[in-house]
Amino acid sequence: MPETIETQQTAPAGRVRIENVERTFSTQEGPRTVLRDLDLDVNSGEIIAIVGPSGCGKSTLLRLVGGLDSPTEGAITIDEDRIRAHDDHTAIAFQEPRLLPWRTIAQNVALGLPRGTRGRQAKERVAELLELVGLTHAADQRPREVSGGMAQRASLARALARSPRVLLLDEPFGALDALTRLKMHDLLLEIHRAQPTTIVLVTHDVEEAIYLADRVLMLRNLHATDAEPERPRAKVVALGSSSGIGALGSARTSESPHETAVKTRPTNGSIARLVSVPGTRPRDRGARAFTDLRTGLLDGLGVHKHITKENA
Ligand SMILES: Nc1ncnc2c1ncn2[C@@H]1O[C@H](COP(=O)(O)OP(=O)(O)OP(=O)(O)O)[C@@H](O)[C@H]1O
Repeated sequence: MPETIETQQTAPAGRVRIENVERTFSTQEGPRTVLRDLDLDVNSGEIIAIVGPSGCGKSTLLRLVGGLDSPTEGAITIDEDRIRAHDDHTAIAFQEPRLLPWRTIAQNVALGLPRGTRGRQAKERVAELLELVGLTHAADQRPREVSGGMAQRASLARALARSPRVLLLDEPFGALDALTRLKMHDLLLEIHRAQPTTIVLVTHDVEEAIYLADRVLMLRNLHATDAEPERPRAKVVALGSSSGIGALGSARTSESPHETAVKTRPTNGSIARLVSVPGTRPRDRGARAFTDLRTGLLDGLGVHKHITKENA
């Protein structure tokens, strides 16, 4: 893997506007609304992480932004253009790398190139991408001959091949071992520095969200009986008092530019919280500044911290 990636390329656009989006599926039991009243602007070059309980619609939202599905209500645009089916402005990578086993790593990456890219141009672009993800040495290997982390890096390179304005990542590191996952986080940040594409990242990992994202969007499960998990508010206020995480239902204004801004929607829509992560990347994973943010997000997911005398 290269130590640093030096080429700073022009930032593509990639402003995503999600307006009043609803997605209702027809099921045997009748219509089932998975996403509702979803309004969100993702800035050009921003990394936004989407977290939320299982089934709250994270992947559905990603599919909508990628043009793999359409909203029942509302609209999604990228740089003012309405998303089309299999939109060329976006590229998506999943938890499983989904590489073609009979093709080499280089050939798999080449599959992501924009249509019509051929010959020398294609070769050079693939070589550049392989270098970007540290896979030059594995160009001629087949997927079964490389590790899970390498396969995931190839999948990332394939997604980047068409220079998408928006890169959509659906739990991309979820199947990797802990150490490889940490390395992939740093690789993603290096790639983002070199090619500051807008990134929408679905993850179950709150640490990953805080380490990588500018903002964390927490969705709620519209169908859970405990859509807002049972939680003693006083505890959250106490734990969140020195960070931007406030009690549920209370929007608050940041007092310092580094303080976390929290917007809590008073609607019964899909957005439970939208949180800005303080500080610039790369972040210190162990920084105390994130303790309350982490606790608040986990609490919002129904994972409660035990209060001890030390942290009360
Ligand atoms: N095509 C479909 N038809 C009917 N229901 C669907 C369809 N696609 C998704 N759903 C339902 O929508 C809900 C949200 O699914 P989605 O995969 O977006 O959730 P998620 O938050 O990504 O979940 P997880 O964290 O478990 O991956 C689920 O209840 C799922 O069964």
